[in-house]
Amino acid sequence: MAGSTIGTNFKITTWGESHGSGIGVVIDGCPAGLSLCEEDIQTYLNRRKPGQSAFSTPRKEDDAVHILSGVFEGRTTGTPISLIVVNENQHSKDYREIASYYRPGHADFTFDAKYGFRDYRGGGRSSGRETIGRVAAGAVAAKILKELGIEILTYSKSIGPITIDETRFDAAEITKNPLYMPDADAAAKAASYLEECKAMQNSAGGIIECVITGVPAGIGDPVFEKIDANLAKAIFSIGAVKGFEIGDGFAVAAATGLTNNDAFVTDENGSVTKETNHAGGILGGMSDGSPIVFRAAIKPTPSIASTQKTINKNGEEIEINIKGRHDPIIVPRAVVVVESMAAITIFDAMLSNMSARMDGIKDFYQK
Ligand SMILES: Cc1cc2nc3c(=O)[nH]c(=O)nc-3n(C[C@H](O)[C@H](O)[C@H](O)COP(=O)(O)O)c2cc1C
Ligand SMILES: C=C(O[C@@H]1CC(C(=O)O)=C[C@@H](OP(=O)(O)O)[C@H]1O)C(=O)O
Repeated sequence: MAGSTIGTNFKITTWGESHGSGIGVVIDGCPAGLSLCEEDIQTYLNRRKPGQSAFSTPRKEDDAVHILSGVFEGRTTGTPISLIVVNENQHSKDYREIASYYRPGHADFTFDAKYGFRDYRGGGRSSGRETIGRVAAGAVAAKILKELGIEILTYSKSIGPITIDETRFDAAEITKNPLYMPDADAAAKAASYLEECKAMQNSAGGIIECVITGVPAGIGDPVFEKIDANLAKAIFSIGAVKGFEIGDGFAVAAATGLTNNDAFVTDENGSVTKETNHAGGILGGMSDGSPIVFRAAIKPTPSIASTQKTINKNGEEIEINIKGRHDPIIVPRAVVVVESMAAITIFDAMLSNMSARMDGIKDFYQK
């Protein structure tokens, strides 16, 4: 299947289906000399793995990662890094009926329309499990970024109609509640809302926010390789993402130049900074040195047990009640997926930036 690769210099290819033997990723372009072990990657995968709370699919998987190549004596070698997670808890019989019809909101119809045939078990390649490869590669990119002083904080900003109160924002709270919300009060309200949705055999959506700090000014290339354009593509490539905005995003439409422009100032060290950050850290497709702030809107999980109308493969209208295991909300599990795609995109752009100036090239080759 074409389309499974993203990135120019730090290039990742994800592979595998939800009910196949396993899922994984090949990373090509990771520099040699990075200290890397399975635990570095597992920490990220554990944030995504299913079955962790009442608000997650009950499918039980360890999602244990194995490094197949590209690492020798605990360090990357510069050759392709291949990572695999074996699938262990497939219930393919849940999909026997689904094989004959198209779930509203899922990718069943479009896969059949395109290929004339699909691996219907667990949604095949369109399953949320495809994101395992992204998170495994994201852990590697994030480890490199951390060594460069770049940190990424990602969390659930809203769940259904409940949004965090910025005055109660507490980063330490994010990993304390299963919804990954930085506001304990909002998390408790969101949990009650989700219980109501579950009781009604329904699902919910929400918004994930991502804040990237420490990115130097000038990362991203003008015109077609703008960092905001590449972030948008990377984030929109995640299943169930239906909206993306940088900085003030859609709210800029109602702003004026005076309220939307961020005044430049110099800080106490003489460095250029901005008084505000409506731009979300990106100007002209390049980072401006302020935190990069973006949001992704995630739709409600399409597979719900409530009665729904659809058609079968013969085009006959039918009513369905989807059985099996599904996330009542995707948002908390997608937080680390968003963070991973951001890390991959930022590091890829930083590698491209290394060839932007003569002095950088001379520094590298004339040492
Ligand atoms: C982490 C994650 C978990 C998901 N879990 C489910 C799920 O349990 N059930 C489901 O129907 N869809 C789930 N999805 C969403 C589908 O994969 C997605 O809606 C489908 O591929 C159609 O793509 P689209 O929503 O981008 O159009 C999940 C997505 C992600 C990223
Ligand atoms: C297992 C995961 O989530 C799965 C994502 C998913 C879908 O349609 O996206 C459907 C369900 O698959 P199954 O019917 O095989 O249990 C979820 O459980 C995962 O993301 O790791």
